[in-house]
Amino acid sequence: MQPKQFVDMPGAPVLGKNKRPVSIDVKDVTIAFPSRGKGVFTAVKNIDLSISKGEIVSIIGHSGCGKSTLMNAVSGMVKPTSGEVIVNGKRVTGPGPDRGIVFQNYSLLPWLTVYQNVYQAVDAVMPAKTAAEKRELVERNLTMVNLYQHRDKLPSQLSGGMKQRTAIARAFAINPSVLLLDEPFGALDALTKGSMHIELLKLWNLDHREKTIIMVTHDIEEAIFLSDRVVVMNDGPAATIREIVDIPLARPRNKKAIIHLPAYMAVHDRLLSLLTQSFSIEDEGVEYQE
Ligand SMILES: Nc1ncnc2c1ncn2[C@@H]1O[C@H](COP(=O)(O)OP(=O)(O)OP(=O)(O)O)[C@@H](O)[C@H]1O
Repeated sequence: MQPKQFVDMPGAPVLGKNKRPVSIDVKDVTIAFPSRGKGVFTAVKNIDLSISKGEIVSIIGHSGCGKSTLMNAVSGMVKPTSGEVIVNGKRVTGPGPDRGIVFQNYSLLPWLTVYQNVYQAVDAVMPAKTAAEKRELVERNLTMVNLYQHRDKLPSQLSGGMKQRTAIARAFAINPSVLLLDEPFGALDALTKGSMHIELLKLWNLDHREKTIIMVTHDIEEAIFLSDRVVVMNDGPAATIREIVDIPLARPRNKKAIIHLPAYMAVHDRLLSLLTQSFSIEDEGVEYQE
């Protein structure tokens, strides 16, 4: 499927490199937190990142480098110390229904059931829908993540993976134009993780590939399979973007087939070496003594 082309004309949206309108524009963003007795701690510094409508971009980097902080600046939950984030042409000043978020810690309301957690979000974001429409939306999304039969359970009665799937169903149900996924599949077993990848891409395809998705992950294979570009962060403090790696693999992608492609191996190698450079120990030729 080819992306829609937009013409250059007065009032036309700002276009990204791939001729699609810019969906998310992170402009020279620095985020510092007050640090007790030590002034401030700068988590990320001078981040510039422009993401087009319909792009899937992953952010990877070592633990604590500022991936979630950057994501939270896009979600509106963290305010940049300097710089700004523009989403769909508007400066971000707080969270909004145009951005659906799935956190690594689920963020479910513990006193509501699985069904109610999803329904509550749909109800808040889509008040104009009838109760029947809202129920249909909730049921469809719970079925998608295979939780319909567990709909009456409370979060405390769920496994980590089930909680995460509830959070995913909730984010999908409100159908935001921007989906922010912070290690969304980290707690899932390999099989469930694989089927959630497919569901995510199905949803993106059904929406004519117009939903913009940013995903934080530690998983290189997941990042390559899902993304158009992978942003590799430097280690903090004051982390910057180390490199943005394009994933030159045509869609739809077949997980089993792509791993044999030279392009896949090249980006995999590149990402692995970017992530391991600062840690690598040269152990070739070292003689071990017993
Ligand atoms: N509210 C806060 N107050 C103070 N420091 C913070 C705050 N939020 C994040 N930090 C610090 O900013 C840095 C980046 O944290 P962040 O959670 O963004 O990292 P991350 O790359 O997402 O890590 P991980 O991969 O382990 O989830 C860390 O040193 C963290 O301690």
